[in-house]
Amino acid sequence: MTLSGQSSVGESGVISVDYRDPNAPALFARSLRQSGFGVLRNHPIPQDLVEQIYSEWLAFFDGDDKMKYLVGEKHDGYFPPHRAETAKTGKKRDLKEYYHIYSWGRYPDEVSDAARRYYDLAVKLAAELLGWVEDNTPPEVKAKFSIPLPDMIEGSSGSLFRILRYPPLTGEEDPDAVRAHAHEDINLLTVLPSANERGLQLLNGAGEWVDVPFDFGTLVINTGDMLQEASGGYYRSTTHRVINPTGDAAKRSRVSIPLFLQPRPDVVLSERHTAGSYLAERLAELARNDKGM
Ligand SMILES: O=C(O)CCC(=O)C(=O)O
Ligand SMILES: [Fe+2]
Repeated sequence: MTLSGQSSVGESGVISVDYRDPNAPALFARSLRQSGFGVLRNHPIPQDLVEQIYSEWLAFFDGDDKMKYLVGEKHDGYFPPHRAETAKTGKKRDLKEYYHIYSWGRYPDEVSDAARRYYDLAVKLAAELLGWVEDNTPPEVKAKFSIPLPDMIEGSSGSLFRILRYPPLTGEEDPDAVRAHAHEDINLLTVLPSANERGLQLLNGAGEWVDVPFDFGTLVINTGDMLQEASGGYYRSTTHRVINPTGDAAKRSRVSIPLFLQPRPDVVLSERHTAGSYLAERLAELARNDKGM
């Protein structure tokens, strides 16, 4: 397959796909296959909605109301920096604070419904993208899917919308602490609008860290462990991280809003796992790492 004129490949292997391109579905699947990531431009999610979320949630993180929503047993709500996760490769907690929105979870009164509206639009787009992947996966791999990929997230209440704020650096950080340690996402697919600041990198097939194309207004989509599991490794869950900024950027907050698409727990991923058993195993691993701190 040749690339259409409007798409390009960088050292990251990530293809920037024009949503309106008739070849978009094939190019997108190819990008996920070769890099674990894809970039989508001219997509149907309004950029002013994304920017509204960035500005009103930055104000929310700057204030004290967030403490009213402190995370509890169900894992919805606000995670302060000292509760932030520690990736399985990381020795130190990530330098971030975040709020977990679930469809069933607590939602702050202090912000508008923009994040909820975004959630609905992004879930709909994700189902379409999973359809693109389904249609462009070789038959022998597709045969492994227990049900069509878009159906796996249909009616799921497990998808997690994470609003992240990486605070400005003070210079007092532990030398081993980074904004986000190298990790893979646990879910099927992640939809992530371009952040307001650079820093996201992926580990390419040659073992080099390279920047994920940064182009404000685009969407970055990446494969999670569950798509890797369901496809028998045909789609790789690519390791990624967020590096610490230097210079003036270190004085600025970085905000990013990944939506982690989660299948219903009963969905069979492979002979070994349902989505539910897979998630339980991975969360137990993260909890063990947290206790080891
Ligand atoms: O902030 C980002 O750009 C990526 C965040 C991320 O990879 C995650 O939260 O899993
Ligand atoms: Fe991630």
